[in-house]
Amino acid sequence: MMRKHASIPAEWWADFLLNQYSRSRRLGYLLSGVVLVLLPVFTILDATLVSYSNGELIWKHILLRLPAAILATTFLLLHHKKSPDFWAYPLLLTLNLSIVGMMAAMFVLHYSEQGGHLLYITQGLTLAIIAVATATVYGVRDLVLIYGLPFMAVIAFIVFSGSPVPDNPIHLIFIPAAMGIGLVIATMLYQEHRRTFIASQQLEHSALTDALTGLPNRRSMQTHLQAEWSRAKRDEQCFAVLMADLDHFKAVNDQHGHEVGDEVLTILASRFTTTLRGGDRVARWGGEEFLLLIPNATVESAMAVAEKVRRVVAEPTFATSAGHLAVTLSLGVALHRQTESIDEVISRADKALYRAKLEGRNRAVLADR
Ligand SMILES: Nc1nc2c(ncn2[C@@H]2O[C@H](COP(=O)(O)OP(=O)(O)OP(=O)(O)O)[C@@H](O)[C@H]2O)c(=O)[nH]1
Repeated sequence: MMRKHASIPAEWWADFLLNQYSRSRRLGYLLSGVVLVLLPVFTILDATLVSYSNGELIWKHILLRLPAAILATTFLLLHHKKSPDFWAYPLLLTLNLSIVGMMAAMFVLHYSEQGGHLLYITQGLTLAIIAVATATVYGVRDLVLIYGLPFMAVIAFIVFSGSPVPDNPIHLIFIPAAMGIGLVIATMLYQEHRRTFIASQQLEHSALTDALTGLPNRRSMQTHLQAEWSRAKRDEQCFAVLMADLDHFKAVNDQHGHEVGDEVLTILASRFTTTLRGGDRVARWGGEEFLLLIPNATVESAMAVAEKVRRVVAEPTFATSAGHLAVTLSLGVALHRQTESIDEVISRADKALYRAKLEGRNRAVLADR
């Protein structure tokens, strides 16, 4: 039995697919180069090593190799264009299918030829290399297609053609042996690739997530702010920044301990996430301070979000291990001006938050425009 795949969480599948596309592109690029070098070499080797009984045979060989050569050239040309990667895997698959098909056809052509066994060996080994290249991208699944069809065709030919057995049939064993080795190596490399992908995703996730609340952290929010700032500039839209800070949180820590303080922060985070709409974002900006980003906002919509958040925090009370605690939140709301930087809009939201605290807390205050 094959080892079970390292499982990739559903939310990472899109990233994994993108990763596979770009891997296909890199592998396909390499493979196309190898193919374009090997095809002429094989043609010359065939012409010198195999005594053709028929002068037309060399042209048949060239014609059989043409589809693979065209596909490899197409791959190299597309690779050099600055385009997205989605074409790379289907093209890599087609290229490999054309190579394996070509080899199967040459096998059939040479099956009963004197001295043809040399070809069986080189063909078998080349198949193994191609198998590894392809299967490391998508696992062994697609090898069924790449190998299955040409392989069945070759078996059918051997069984039904009634051709005489070649002089050295023992060499035929190289083909399934090379395929088997290729399959094992490909599976191992594919598993390794999945594990590396998962590890790098976990690393990236933890670098962008606040460990206590599970919310995006400041670094993550800075990326979103930058993206929103660019979009707002391009589309001439406004976004709003809400700076939210728990009221008298020090007292919670002092009276009930840091652990209970942590519980309050975690409950607060879950209230944020259940209250905000899909496009809105929230991050833990620091300590007990949270930054909310509302895209495509007006003064009215931003204040409505701030008020809604304030209300869902104020009520109901927070169920902690120290009992039900009344918690409130103050917010500073700033609408981004077309001419100002991210730091400037955050600074205005901060000043509005400061005013909210001064004016008695548990309220949202709009920044000066
Ligand atoms: N439990 C816990 N406390 C934190 C964390 N981060 C910051 N704090 C605490 O948050 C408190 C913030 O205190 P202050 O800045 O005085 O603010 P405050 O008591 O909320 O008062 P106002 O903001 O003026 O309403 C400090 O006691 C910090 O130790 C954390 O991750 N966990």
